[in-house]
Amino acid sequence: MSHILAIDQGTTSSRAILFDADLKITAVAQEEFEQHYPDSGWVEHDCSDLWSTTAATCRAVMEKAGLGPSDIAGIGITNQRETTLVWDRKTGQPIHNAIVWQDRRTSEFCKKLKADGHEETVTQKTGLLLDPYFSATKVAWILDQVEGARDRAEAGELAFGTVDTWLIWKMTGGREHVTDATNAARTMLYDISKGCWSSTMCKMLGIPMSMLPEVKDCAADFGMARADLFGAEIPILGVAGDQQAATIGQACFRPGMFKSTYGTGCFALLNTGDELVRSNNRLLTTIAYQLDGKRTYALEGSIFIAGAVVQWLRDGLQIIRDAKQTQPLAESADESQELTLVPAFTGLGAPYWNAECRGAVFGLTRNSGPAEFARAALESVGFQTRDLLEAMHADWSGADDTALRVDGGMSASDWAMQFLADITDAPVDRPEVLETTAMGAAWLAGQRAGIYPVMEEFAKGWKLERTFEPKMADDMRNRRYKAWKRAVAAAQDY
Ligand SMILES: Nc1ncnc2c1ncn2[C@@H]1O[C@H](COP(=O)(O)OP(=O)(O)O)[C@@H](O)[C@H]1O
Ligand SMILES: O=P(O)(O)OC[C@H](O)CO
Repeated sequence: MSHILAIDQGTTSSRAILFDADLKITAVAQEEFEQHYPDSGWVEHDCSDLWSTTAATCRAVMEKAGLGPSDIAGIGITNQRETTLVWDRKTGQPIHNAIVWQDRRTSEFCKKLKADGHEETVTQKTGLLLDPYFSATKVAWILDQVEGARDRAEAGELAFGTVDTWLIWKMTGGREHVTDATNAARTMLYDISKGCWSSTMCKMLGIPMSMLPEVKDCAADFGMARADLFGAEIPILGVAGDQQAATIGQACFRPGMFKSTYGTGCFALLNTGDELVRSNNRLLTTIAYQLDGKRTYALEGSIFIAGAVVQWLRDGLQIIRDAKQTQPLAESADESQELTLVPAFTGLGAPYWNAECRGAVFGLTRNSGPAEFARAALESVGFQTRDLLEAMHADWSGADDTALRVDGGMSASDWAMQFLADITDAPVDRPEVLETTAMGAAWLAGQRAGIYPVMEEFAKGWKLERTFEPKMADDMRNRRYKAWKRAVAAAQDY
């Protein structure tokens, strides 16, 4: 019983990571799965892909490490958030593909709800904004569009779940229909101040409450994974949405600490402790974690395009073959050209929330080439993060002066992290372990199992790899950031 199996079910791949008794990674397995784009702005996953890649990577990682079920003290799950699944309780069959968090099909419905004056209730109850990003309007869409679904839901025959709930349902052979407070907080159906499902929200969206899973702490008994999966039963002991798990993995436990994760998108979370801070700057209020029945809140800024802008350089413009090539390109860019790239490929997230805005580049000359584009792409991530941090500071005076902790694939870019420190005029800390999301899920399960230390001790184990100190001159920083703000305004105006 010396290991924890962490599952990180993400937007593009499923991963299984084994942590030993010292919270060190011993093996990793990963499998990508297909993305489905049935219509413009629509993104779906096949529910069975989410499960089969998870089960396969779990088995693969145990085989790789030569471990059996008796070596595993517990399972921790972290997952892409908001993605919505609905299935039949009796057969376990999904009635539609999973509708992914990026999917914009309910834009018109959200606009109508706004026009009918519902946004304030949504924000008051759930801490979120009325946006297609969250699960609730996706559930309503499934109930409206799949023949007979609404009647079946009202008869108690259908179950709704985010990805964690679906994986636990499959792992326990349909015995458990559960989630944790952080995932519940992203559905737009959960009352985050009372800590229960909101009947007002369910009524507003016509969603029967019988569809909803039971909500637990992040470290709790979520059920037993079936014996036929691993050879013996293994308890599921930890669950958190991936950005919340990264907040835990980065040990941002003190109010005022924040982290920013640079994957496909970027998600910055600021721990506000037991204070539920309402944003005046269109940030989200969410649950960072819930332990022993006690909720810790966070302010969150979500940017939809971060590492994805580097993917665009590779797959769209085809000016690089590998993400790493952005570093030498950015270094070689002509300093006298100041291109500003607004990567609003799918609209703008926080703090603008403009679904209609599209990308733009300003400052092009005849000499602008791959190097200048690569630099502008990396810079765009720094500019967007500064927008979020400014909004956080404006919303809450408790944001302290500790460095921003970064993680995720793109945090490997020294150039991007240095620019981030420069443009925010604040230090940026990169930890030794960049697998913070899986680490957070592993710690939740491991401390529940009694093999990992309590929060304070775990936080002491966080190790710095490198601090990026700001070096840019003030006048340059101010000029560049002003240019960014003008570029965003112009892109929105276009
Ligand atoms: N050295 C690098 N420089 C710049 N971007 C990078 C680098 N390495 C990875 N990335 C970007 O990071 C992203 C992958 O990060 P990851 O955390 O795996 O994302 P996700 O979990 O969203 O799939 C990709 O979009 C990739 O373009
Ligand atoms: O799967 P990721 O890492 O892209 O994260 C997705 C987020 O949880 C969406 O809110």
